[in-house]
Amino acid sequence: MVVEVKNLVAGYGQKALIRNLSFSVPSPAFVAIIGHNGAGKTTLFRAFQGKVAYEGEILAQSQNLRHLKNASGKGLLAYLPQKSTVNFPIKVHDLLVMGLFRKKRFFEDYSADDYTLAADILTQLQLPHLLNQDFTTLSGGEQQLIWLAQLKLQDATINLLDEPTQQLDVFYKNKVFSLLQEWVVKGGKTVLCITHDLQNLHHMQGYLLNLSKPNPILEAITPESVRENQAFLEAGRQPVL
Ligand SMILES: Nc1ncnc2c1ncn2[C@@H]1O[C@H](COP(=O)(O)OP(=O)(O)OP(=O)(O)O)[C@@H](O)[C@H]1O
Repeated sequence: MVVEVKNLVAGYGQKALIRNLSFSVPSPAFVAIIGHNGAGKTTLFRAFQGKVAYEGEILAQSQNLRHLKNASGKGLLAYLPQKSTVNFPIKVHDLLVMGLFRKKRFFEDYSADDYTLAADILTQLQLPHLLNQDFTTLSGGEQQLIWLAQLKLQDATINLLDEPTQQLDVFYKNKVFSLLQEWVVKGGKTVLCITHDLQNLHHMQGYLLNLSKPNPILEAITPESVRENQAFLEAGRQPVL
């Protein structure tokens, strides 16, 4: 099993947002995590990272994340938050190579090969012109793509992406979803991706998990399942009791 979530209960204070959630991802796969605003999607990722108290178990490659130290340093988990900011000037290529931190010892400099990897990934994203720019001057969507590229360089087995296409134009939304599919099919990676872009899921292979449903389960992505979940979400929220 790549990912196994068993009887997960998580929330804040007395309010359980995730109630008795169980699902298994047996082999590398793309999983879209969907649901209304406030349904607990980011909270699920916080549980994976041990940033919120939870009951139940979360296993990654059969290792219990509750007891595992430094899952990102071990290349097991990588996380792309909804928003990250940088408050100082830094060149895009210098930010990108930081994704290679696992290959480095403390204070070891990044090499020419590292910068070549950074350049290659921007070429894949059709953004080579951004390589030498100051990251803080980029548009919101461009910054989002740079974070995604940095995450790819981490080369983790399981990737948790929180709305990676939120600020992107239609071209880049399509491009990012097809890249994520490639990470799974060619790279053998697992991608758990929180998204509100259901229209982009029609062409994906994998699963969806709708945390707004009373008993969420992994559903295979098909045109019908995407349509049914879209209609479910459009019908409105169930009151949280
Ligand atoms: N630290 C916290 N303390 C108390 N409540 C919190 C905390 N963090 C989040 N919440 C609440 O938990 C609920 C779920 O938040 P979460 O971020 O998991 O939602 P989400 O499904 O990712 O939503 P969105 O689609 O809007 O990003 C929200 O109502 C939020 O206000």
